[in-house]
Amino acid sequence: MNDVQPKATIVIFGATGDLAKRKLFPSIYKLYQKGKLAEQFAVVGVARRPHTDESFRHYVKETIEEATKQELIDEKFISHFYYHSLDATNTQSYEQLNELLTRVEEQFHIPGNRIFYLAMAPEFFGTITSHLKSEGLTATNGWTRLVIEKPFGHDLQSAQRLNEEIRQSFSEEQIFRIDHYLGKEMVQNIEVIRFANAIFEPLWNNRFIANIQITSSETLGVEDRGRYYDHSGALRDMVQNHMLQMVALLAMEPPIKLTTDDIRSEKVKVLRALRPMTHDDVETYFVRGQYGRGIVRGQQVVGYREEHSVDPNSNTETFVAGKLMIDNFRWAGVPFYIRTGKRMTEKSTKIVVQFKDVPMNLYYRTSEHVHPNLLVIHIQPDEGITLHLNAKKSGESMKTTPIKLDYCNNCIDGINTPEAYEKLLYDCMRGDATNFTHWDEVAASWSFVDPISEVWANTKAVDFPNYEAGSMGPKKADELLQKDGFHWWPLNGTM
Ligand SMILES: NC(=O)C1=CN([C@@H]2O[C@H](COP(=O)(O)OP(=O)(O)OC[C@H]3O[C@@H](n4cnc5c(N)ncnc54)[C@H](OP(=O)(O)O)[C@@H]3O)[C@@H](O)[C@H]2O)C=CC1
Ligand SMILES: O=C1O[C@H](COP(=O)(O)O)[C@@H](O)[C@H](O)[C@H]1O
Repeated sequence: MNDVQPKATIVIFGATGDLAKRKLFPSIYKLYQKGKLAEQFAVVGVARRPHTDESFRHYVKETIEEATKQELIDEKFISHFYYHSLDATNTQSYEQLNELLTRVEEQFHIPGNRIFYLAMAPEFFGTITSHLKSEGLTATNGWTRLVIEKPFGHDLQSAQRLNEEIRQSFSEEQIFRIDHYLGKEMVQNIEVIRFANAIFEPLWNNRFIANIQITSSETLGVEDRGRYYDHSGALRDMVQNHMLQMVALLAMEPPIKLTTDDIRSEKVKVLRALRPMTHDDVETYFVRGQYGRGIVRGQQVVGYREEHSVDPNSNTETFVAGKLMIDNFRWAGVPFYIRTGKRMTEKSTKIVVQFKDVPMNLYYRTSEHVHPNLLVIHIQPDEGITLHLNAKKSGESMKTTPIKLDYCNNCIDGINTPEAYEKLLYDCMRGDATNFTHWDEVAASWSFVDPISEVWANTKAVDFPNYEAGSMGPKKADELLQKDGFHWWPLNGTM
């Protein structure tokens, strides 16, 4: 695990697809540029489309140049790429793939370490893993690991089936289920902020925290993923994985040690402590939305139902807001509000921890109210932490004024998804599964989400579309907090 330059072949199934192009190839290149890949590495792309090694290298080079906006001059890097055309459902071609891998390993002196990265639709996962085992691709002198993209199933039952299929060929220790939010710098920072600061941990409970708000808003629509998204929706696409993972990191108990198992086991306890939604609860605790036409960043955009490959009468939600309760000693009574959606006002992921008010306002003669203290964790596009406090308004006798203590982790705006993939790929190569999701977390997340999706699948949302593209979602999402005497804190920092 401490090998700083891991030696391995990365076999990418789905190498001609969108994920490989936009995220995986640029991440591998950045690892190489940073000296994190040894000379003993290779990448073997796999998909049905015909390619020679040469034409594949040309394609990879172009995609990296496009993604990084740099001219890729390093021909040596690109010479580590190979291609094998294969229909994933056809057993025979796996034998040839194995021959290619063995040849490549000999050429670059790679000691049989193989990462099989499945950047393909999940219906192929079972078939591919079973062929990898039956055709001997996992029987090497080194280690073999499997990286799996989301969505991991469509609900608990399908996820269980998928897991059982995969587990026929790979053990839990070999499986790396990607949740790219866990690779984001400031998501990884949540633990450090909590557990390395004496000032926060004593306050991190229901005695001092009034509520926690997590927003992940996007300006993009569904782009060319309408076919996938219309069967998924925001609940499965964002809440079941990224949003619940952030809740788990914010709410978990301090792990005994910073080991993968200790952290995962604390996270899973939180997910299991989420108050289950009965079908009757769904309307009270959750709000769904779908965007109509509107203006996003000055551009007129179409409504969701007009998007490519989307059913014109679609009942699929592109926005979710919810109130989650964690039934344990630490969090009893503290709402965790989550909100995520497409075609919203801005691209932003932020966590706001709102502390309880001071017991009384001593400054009532001069200041009608004292602002609550907030700890804001900026995940993206800006990365940092802001602590909102009150101070004396200068020149005025005992009048309070809100002030901010700001730390900027990365002041240059830039969406850090590729960086997240870069980190996670490197972690996988080094065998560190801490920032990947264990099956128990996946299962607990589906158990929480399933009753909500069942209710939504069985009741038509008569008010869809119920938010304008370019807005912060439907009114009901605001009312969810107003009922509790709270409101969403603005994302732009003007609090
Ligand atoms: N794109 C993204 O931003 C994200 C994607 N994901 C997940 O990653 C996975 C891949 O997504 P994405 O790249 O967008 O999908 P694409 O549809 O763009 O790519 C699919 C890939 O699978 C290959 N493929 C399809 N059928 C076969 C087959 N029978 N045998 C061999 N190869 C086949 C295609 O190549 P060919 O046609 O040449 O065979 C292509 O390379 C999905 O699970 C998705 O949910 C997760 C998060 C974000
Ligand atoms: O997993 C997904 O995440 C992206 C949002 O990721 P971000 O890093 O840009 O915040 C989302 O657009 C996509 O629908 C979803 O599948």
